[in-house]
Amino acid sequence: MLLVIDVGNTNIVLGIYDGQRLVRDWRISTDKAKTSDEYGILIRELFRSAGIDFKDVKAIIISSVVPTLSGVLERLSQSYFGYSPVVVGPGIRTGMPIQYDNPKEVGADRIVNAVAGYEKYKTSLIIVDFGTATTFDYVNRKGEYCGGAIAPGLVISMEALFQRASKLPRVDIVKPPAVIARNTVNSMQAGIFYGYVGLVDEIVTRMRAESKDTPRIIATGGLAGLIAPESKTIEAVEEYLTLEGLRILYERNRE
Ligand SMILES: Nc1ncnc2c1ncn2[C@@H]1O[C@H](COP(=O)(O)OP(=O)(O)OP(=O)(O)O)[C@@H](O)[C@H]1O
Ligand SMILES: CC(C)(CO)[C@@H](O)C(=O)NCCC(=O)O
Ligand SMILES: [K+]
Repeated sequence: MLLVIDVGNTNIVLGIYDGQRLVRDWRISTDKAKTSDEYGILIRELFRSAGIDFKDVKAIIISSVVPTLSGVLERLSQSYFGYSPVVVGPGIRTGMPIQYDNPKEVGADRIVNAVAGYEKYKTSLIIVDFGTATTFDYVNRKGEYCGGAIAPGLVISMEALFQRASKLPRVDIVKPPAVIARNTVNSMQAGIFYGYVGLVDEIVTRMRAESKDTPRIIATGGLAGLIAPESKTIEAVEEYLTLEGLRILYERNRE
C-alpha cells in the first residue's frame, strides 16, 4: 500500500491507497513543534485503530508547504517505515510544464492539485482549493501549469476580524439566514460567506476571460462544499483531489 501525506499550514492529511483505491484517510493538526517521533506515535495510533500495519506500507509520497516539517516527515518515513519518501518538489517528474517565473516558488500542493485535475478532466481547468489560503490555479488545455491567485482563506479572514475588532467574536463559518443580518454573529457570517462567494466568482471570471478559453471549474478543500452551491462558477467539488494527485505523482516517479 502507498502512504500519501499532504502537509498544509493548518492540517496534515494522510491517505492510504491500495492500488488506485483510497482505503483510509486522516487529518491531523499541523504543529511545527512536533518531532518525527511524536508524529510517528500519532500515525501509529491512527494505523492501529484502522487495523493497518506499518509493514503494509510499501512506499510513501509527501508534499509539504511547511518547509520545517518536510525534513521531520522524511525522517519519520525512514525511521518508522524504512523507506525514503518521494517528495514533491524540484527534481521529480510531474509531467506538467510549470510556467511560473520561478517554478520552485509554486506551492507543492498547487502542483499536486493541478496534476490530479488535468489527469481527470484532460482539458483546461481552474482549480479552487479552500485551505488556510484559497488558491486558484489555471491549467491550459495542453496540460501546462500557468499560475493563478492566492487569497486569504475563509478561516483566516474570520480570525482577522475577531482579532482586530474588540467587539467581534470568533464565529462559525456557515451560510447565515440573511444578508441583511440582525446580530453581530450573523452580520460577520454574511460578510464572510457572501463576500467570499463574490471573491471566488470574480477571480474565476477574470481568469477565464484572460485565458480566452472555456476551462472547467473545480473546487477542493474543507470549505469547498460550503461555497460551491452558492457560487455561479464552480461546477464540481473533488474532495480528494490532493490525495489523488499524490497517488498519480507517485506512479510517475516510482523507481
Ligand atoms: N466545516 C468547517 N467549518 C469551519 N471550519 C472548517 C470546516 N472545515 C474545515 N474548516 C477549517 O477551514 C480551514 C480550511 O480547511 P481545509 O481542510 O480545506 O484546509 P486545511 O487542510 O486546513 O488547509 P491546509 O491544507 O492549508 O492546511 C481549516 O482551518 C479547517 O480547520
Ligand atoms: C498558498 C499556499 C500557502 C496554499 O497552501 C501554498 O501553496 C504555498 O505556500 N505556496 C507558495 C507560494 C506560491 O504558490 O506561489
Ligand atoms: K490543502
